[in-house]
Amino acid sequence: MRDGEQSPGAAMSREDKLRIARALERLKVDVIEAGFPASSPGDFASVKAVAEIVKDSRVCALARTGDADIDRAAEAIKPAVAPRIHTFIATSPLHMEKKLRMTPDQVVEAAVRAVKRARQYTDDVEFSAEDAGRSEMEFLCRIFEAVIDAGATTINVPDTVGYNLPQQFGEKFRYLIENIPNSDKAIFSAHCHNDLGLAVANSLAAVMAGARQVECAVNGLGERAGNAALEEVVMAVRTRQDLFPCDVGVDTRHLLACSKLVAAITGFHVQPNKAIVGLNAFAHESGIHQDGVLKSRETYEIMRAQDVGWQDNRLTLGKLSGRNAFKQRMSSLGFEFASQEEMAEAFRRFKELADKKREIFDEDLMALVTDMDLSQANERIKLVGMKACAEIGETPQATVSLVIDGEERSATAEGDGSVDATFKAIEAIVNSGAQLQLYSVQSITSGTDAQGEVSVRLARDGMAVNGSGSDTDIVIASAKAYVNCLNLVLAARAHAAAGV
Ligand SMILES: CC(=O)SCCNC(=O)CCNC(=O)[C@H](O)C(C)(C)COP(=O)(O)OP(=O)(O)OC[C@H]1O[C@@H](n2cnc3c(N)ncnc32)[C@H](O)[C@@H]1OP(=O)(O)O
Ligand SMILES: CC(C)C(=O)C(=O)O
Ligand SMILES: [Mg+2]
Repeated sequence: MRDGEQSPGAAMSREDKLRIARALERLKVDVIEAGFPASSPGDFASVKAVAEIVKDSRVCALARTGDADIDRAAEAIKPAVAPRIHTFIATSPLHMEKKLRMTPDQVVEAAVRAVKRARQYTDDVEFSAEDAGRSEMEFLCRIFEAVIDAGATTINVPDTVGYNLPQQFGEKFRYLIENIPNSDKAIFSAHCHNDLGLAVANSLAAVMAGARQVECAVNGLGERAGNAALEEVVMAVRTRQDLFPCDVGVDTRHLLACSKLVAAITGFHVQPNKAIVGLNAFAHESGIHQDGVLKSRETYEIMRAQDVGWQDNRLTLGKLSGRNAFKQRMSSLGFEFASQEEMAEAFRRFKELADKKREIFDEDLMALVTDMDLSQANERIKLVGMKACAEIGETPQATVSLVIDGEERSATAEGDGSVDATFKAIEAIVNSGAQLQLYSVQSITSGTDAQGEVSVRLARDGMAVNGSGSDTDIVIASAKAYVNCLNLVLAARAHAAAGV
C-alpha cells in the first residue's frame, strides 16, 4: 500500500486504505506496509487506522533514519497486534554522495542508530538499503551485518530503480546470504521496481536464491513503472511449486476481488491482457486453443480461473474461432443442429459476420441461426420517467417509472451510487433475475454536455445479452441501456419458449 500509493495519481484516503487493508488481510498477506507516517498528518492517521483494524497480518510503517520519523512510525503502528517499523537509507555511491550528501560511514551510523531506536518500540524491525541494486556488494555486506547486530530482523534489498537483471539479482542474494556472517539472524527480502519490466522476474530470482519475503503491490502499482505485481509473484510461486523451495500463505481465490478493488479506488484500470487478473487472462479466442480447452482445459491453461477468483474461463467468439467452440456455444444457448450440413452453413455465416464484427455476442448468434434479429426486438418495456438523487453524506436513491406491456409501474431504490440505485429500482419492478456482467461508459461527443453512451451486459440462464443507451445524462443513459438489455432478454426468452 505504501509504495503502491507512490504511483503518480494513486494517493489514497484513510477510508481507501482501510478498504484495501481489509482486502489484503482477507487475502492473508503476511505484512501490510500501510504508509509513511512522517509524510503527512493524513497518512499518519491512515496508518494508525489500519493498525487498529488489522488483526491477522503484520502492519508496517516506513520511516527514514531520523529520530522523528522513527518515533512517528512507532506512534502510528502502536495499536497493531503485530507492529513492524521499516527504516531505510540509500547505500549506492550516487545516492550517498549526491542525494544524502553523507559519507558511507555516516550512512552506516545512521542506519544502526535508526534500527536501535526502532527496536525500542518493537522487536520486528526491517531495514532497507535503498538503491541496493546499484550499491557495492562489500558496502551492502558491511551495513547489513551492522544493522542485523543492531536488531534488524528483516533485511530488504531494493532494486529501487529497476536496473537489475534476474540472474544478476539472484546472484546478489546468494552472495549476501553467504558472505554476511550473521545473515541467518534475519529474513532476506526483495523489493523490485519495474522500469525494465523485470520486477516479477527479479523477485522470483531472489526467492530462488534465498529471499523469503517479497515486497509487491496489487496490480503492480508503485513509483514510476511500479513494483512487482503481487498476483503474479503469488501465482508464479504457487503454480511452479516443482521449482520453488517455499510456498506463499495467500488465499489466491481473493486475488481478483482485491485487484478490482484497488483498480476502482485508484482509477488505474487493469489492461485486458494482464496476467491473472486481466479480463482475457482466462479467455480463449482462437479455434485451435478453444478446441484444445474443450477437450482438456490443461492444454492451454496452467492455472484454474476459479483459483484466482474468476467464475470460470471463457471461450470468446470471433473470426479466429473454430467449429467446436461455435457448436459448443450454440448448444449452451439451446440450439442443436439437425445435420452436419446445417451446422456447416451456420458456421459459414458466422465466419462471414465475424469478418465484419470484432466480437460476436449471443444475440448475434441467435440472429444467425433463426430468422429473428434480437436487435430489432419489440420494446415491451419502456422507460417513461426517472429521478436519481446523489447528495454528499446521503445514500443515493432513484425512482424509475416503466411501462410494461402497456401498464405503468414505478419503484424507488437505494444503491452504492445513482446508477446502482437506478438499476435496483428497475429490478424492483421487473425482477428479471438477470446478472449484470459488464457496465461501461464512453463519451461519444466532447465537452461537459457530451452524449454519453452506456453499454450493459446482462446474463440469464447461460445467455449474455448486450444493450446500450445514450443521453447527455449518464444515469439516464444507464437506465436506457439496462432497459434495452431487458427487452433483448425478454425477446430471447420468448423466442426460446416458442421453440424456434
Ligand atoms: C525509494 C522510496 O520509495 S523512499 C520513500 C519515498 N516516499 C516518499 O518520499 C513519500 C513521503 N515523502 C514526503 O512526504 C516528504 O518527502 C518527507 C516528509 C519525507 C520529507 O519532506 P521534506 O522535509 O520537505 O524533504 P524533501 O522531501 O524535500 O527531501 C527529502 C530529505 O530527506 C533526506 N532523506 C532521504 N532519505 C533519507 C533517509 N533514508 N534517512 C534520512 N534522510 C533521508 C534527503 O536527503 C532530504 O534531506 P534534505 O532536506 O536535508 O536535503
Ligand atoms: C523504501 C524502499 C524500500 C523503496 O521503496 C525502494 O527502495 O524502492
Ligand atoms: Mg520502492
